[in-house]
Amino acid sequence: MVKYEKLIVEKQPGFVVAVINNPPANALGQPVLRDLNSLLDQCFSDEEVRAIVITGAGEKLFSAGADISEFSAIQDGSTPKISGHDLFLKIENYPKPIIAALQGSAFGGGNELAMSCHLRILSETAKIGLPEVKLGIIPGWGGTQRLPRLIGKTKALEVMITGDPLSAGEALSYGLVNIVVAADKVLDEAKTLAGKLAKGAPIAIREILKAVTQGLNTTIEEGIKLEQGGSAVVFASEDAKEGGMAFFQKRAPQFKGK
Ligand SMILES: C/C=C/C(=O)SCCNC(=O)CCNC(=O)[C@H](O)C(C)(C)COP(=O)(O)OP(=O)(O)OC[C@H]1O[C@@H](n2cnc3c(N)ncnc32)[C@H](O)[C@@H]1OP(=O)(O)O
Repeated sequence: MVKYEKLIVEKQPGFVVAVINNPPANALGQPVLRDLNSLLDQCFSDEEVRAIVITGAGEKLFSAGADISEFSAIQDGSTPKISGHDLFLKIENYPKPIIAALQGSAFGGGNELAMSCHLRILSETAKIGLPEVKLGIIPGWGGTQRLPRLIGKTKALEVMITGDPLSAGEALSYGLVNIVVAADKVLDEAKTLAGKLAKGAPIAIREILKAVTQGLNTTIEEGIKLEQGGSAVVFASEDAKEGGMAFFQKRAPQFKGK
């Protein structure tokens, strides 16, 4: 098992929970990015892992973003070993669902990490935003691209040029998160959802994630070709046969990912 420095990794039946443990702000310094990258590589071909939950340690912050103390190194021209862009694209294109369990507020790169995940559960007392402009910089790990795609240009521009965060209610109403629950219920909710997805058809879920994620970056005609490709893959799978049989036998399907 990989040794993580800044992640607490807990294996559950069918999924894994990764807790970002980098006090005081769960800042996404290089050690955190490195551990998240190792976790994704570790779980990629582990058939027992069908979903991943990422959350933060403590109650206040999921993550306050990139580690501001690392900025001087960047200003001196050094290139970080692990690129936030590469890591977040790996998450966004991951073949298994990744759920951000936002037990606390998410700012800057913390929000950008959450937006690269497929699903987001937010604490009702948390805020979520991109305050980089208040530091005289801009969102630098995909926020300028993902936030408009998730909530629309008008509100996304307001969030980024004012630097003011959204409340949980606003985040839900703008479609930035899937569900808002009490702070102490976020992780339970995420585990329940991950457990449900772990019982789902892994190939079908993989092909849906691929068609939606890649389809949003291309034309409708190209997107339909992606969907057709995914349909061909799933219809050729044992799982599709199992799904049909289970339906007619009025029993729960047992999807093996084959
Ligand atoms: C490509 C990506 C770029 C980015 O993500 S740029 C960073 C974007 N994020 C932000 O701008 C948020 C910065 N943090 C804050 O605004 C505040 O913090 C909070 C609102 C999150 C919390 O405020 P409060 O409750 O007053 O706590 P506190 O005293 O500001 O912070 C507690 C400790 O946490 C450290 N800290 C907070 N955020 C970061 C960070 N992003 N990188 C490194 N350290 C951070 C502070 O310095 C301090 O530390 P000490 O207790 O030793 O004074």
